Amino acid sequence: MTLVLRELSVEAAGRALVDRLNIEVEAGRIVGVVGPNGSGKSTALRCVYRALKPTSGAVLLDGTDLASLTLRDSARSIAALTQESHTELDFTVDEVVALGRAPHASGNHPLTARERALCREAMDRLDVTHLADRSVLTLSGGERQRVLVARALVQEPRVLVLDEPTNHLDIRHQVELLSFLRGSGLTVLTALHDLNLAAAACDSIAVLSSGSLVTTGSPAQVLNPELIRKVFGVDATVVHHPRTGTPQLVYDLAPTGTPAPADALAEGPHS
Ligand SMILES: Nc1ncnc2c1ncn2[C@@H]1O[C@H](COP(=O)(O)OP(=O)(O)OP(=O)(O)O)[C@@H](O)[C@H]1O
Repeated sequence: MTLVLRELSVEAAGRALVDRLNIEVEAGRIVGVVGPNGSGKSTALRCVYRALKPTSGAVLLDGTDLASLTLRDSARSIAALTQESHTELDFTVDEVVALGRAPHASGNHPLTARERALCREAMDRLDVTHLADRSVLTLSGGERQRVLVARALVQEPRVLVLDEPTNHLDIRHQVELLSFLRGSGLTVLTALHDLNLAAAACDSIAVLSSGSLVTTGSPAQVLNPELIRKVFGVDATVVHHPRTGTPQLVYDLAPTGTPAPADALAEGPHS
């Protein structure tokens, strides 16, 4: 399924949080959305999983405006891992994962054998089977995140929308999750803070700044020192993975001994 954000705008408190954003994710491709804090990544994604109504523009799924579908119908195609994926209820991991079937269920029937197998497979894939009977309230941040990804997979979506899916994950689980996404055949739109993970995992990267799209293209096209400096205010050097050629950024820290800005200010009047 192709996902298109077309001239998407969201306004709140008299300003544009997202301004005429155009992003296309071709079927089976992974597009990463990157940008500084507050640049509008989550706001744009919230329109795709329908937690937010765009002020103007549209989100199209294979050419159909999501606004013309019921929430339940879009949930059959689009699963989301969100910043608001609360797990405050005292449910077991098993129960939370099974909730992924909700958009497909008619009435309050128990899961079918096929659905139970689907849950087991997703839990195995996300390495949470050993947690099945635990209350989600007792999980670590990374364990909870993996349970929520398992729940999203159980939804059998064609499109996955992920807001910082590697949050809280240790490096093995980050690599496993992104490797899985690459081989999944799903259409994926994901916000990522880690530009190197984005370069390794995404077919294309969309860079946001102050709600607008700065540029979009392959990691090699997008991740260059000029852009990183302009958008993030950071100096970086681009190196290439010796085997895959994937661009990776090495960040230049301030030289040792350089006072942090707060220290510099504090010292100001005395020096
Ligand atoms: N309901 C709202 N009313 C007013 N401003 C809002 C609202 N929701 C978000 N914002 C503002 O919109 C901007 C974009 O927020 P958003 O969460 O989309 O950024 P982000 O790129 O996901 O940031 P981060 O990297 O910090 O997660 C921020 O300045 C935020 O404070």
